[in-house]
Amino acid sequence: MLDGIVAGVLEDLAVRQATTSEADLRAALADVEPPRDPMPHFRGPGSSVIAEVKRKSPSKGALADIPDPAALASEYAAGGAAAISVLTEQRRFGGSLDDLRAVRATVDVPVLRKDFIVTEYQLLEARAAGADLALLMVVSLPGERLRQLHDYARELGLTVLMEVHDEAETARAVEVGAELVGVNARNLKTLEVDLDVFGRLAPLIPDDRVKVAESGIFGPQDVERFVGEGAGVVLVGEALVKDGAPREAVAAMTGITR
Ligand SMILES: O=P(O)(O)OC[C@@H](O)[C@@H](O)c1c[nH]c2ccccc12
Repeated sequence: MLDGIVAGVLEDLAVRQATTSEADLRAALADVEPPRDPMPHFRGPGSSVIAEVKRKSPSKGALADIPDPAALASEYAAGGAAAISVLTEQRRFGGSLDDLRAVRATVDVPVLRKDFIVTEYQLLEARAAGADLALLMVVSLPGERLRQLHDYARELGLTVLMEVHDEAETARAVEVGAELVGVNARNLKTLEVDLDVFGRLAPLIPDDRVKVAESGIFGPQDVERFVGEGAGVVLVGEALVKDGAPREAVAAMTGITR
């Protein structure tokens, strides 16, 4: 599953690279607003919510049309979202960098590029489009690639959300110095969700890092559980895009303490 997604991402990437050079992107950085730092809010008291703009997914199919991603993101921000995640993968998730640009131009909170990032070019692209954070998935970055992309993202001023799903990946994330570690309850190889994974991996992440619980979160009770297990941040997609009142839904998951 994951290999298939990444293969499609690389095909689409080759098309963009043929029209926009790395030098063009670097030049574009001069005109982009400086990155917003999400860490102070994430480290503050109570749960922070990263609210996601997500139209569809390989595991759930169509979730919501979202004709105006910026309008949805504004509702999230009004509900107190600490950051907005924008899926920019096109084929399986129906997103785009245009979505990210629109959201970034509208909200005042930091914006995460959620994609399958395996090259420096994608990180440059993210920052040039205004992203403040970028997702790096440990599972798709073997050997030195994880550290190389992490360090490059930091050089660009991006905050890295480093995603893990098992013990070995967690050890690698901690080792490269990831400040923000996301535990995805969904196994991207099988697409199965297991809410017990966070509680298993959280103790392996030092407490000076911020721990993010990702996927399968549907309400305040889920947030309470993960906060109790050490999460400072929750990343929520499906539940919010399907909720008729996304502002209230975000508010209900924000500020939950142990
Ligand atoms: O829609 P959910 O179950 O609330 O999940 C959100 C988010 O965790 C999920 O979209 C996600 C987490 N890691 C990813 C990596 C790639 C694509 C998507 C994801």
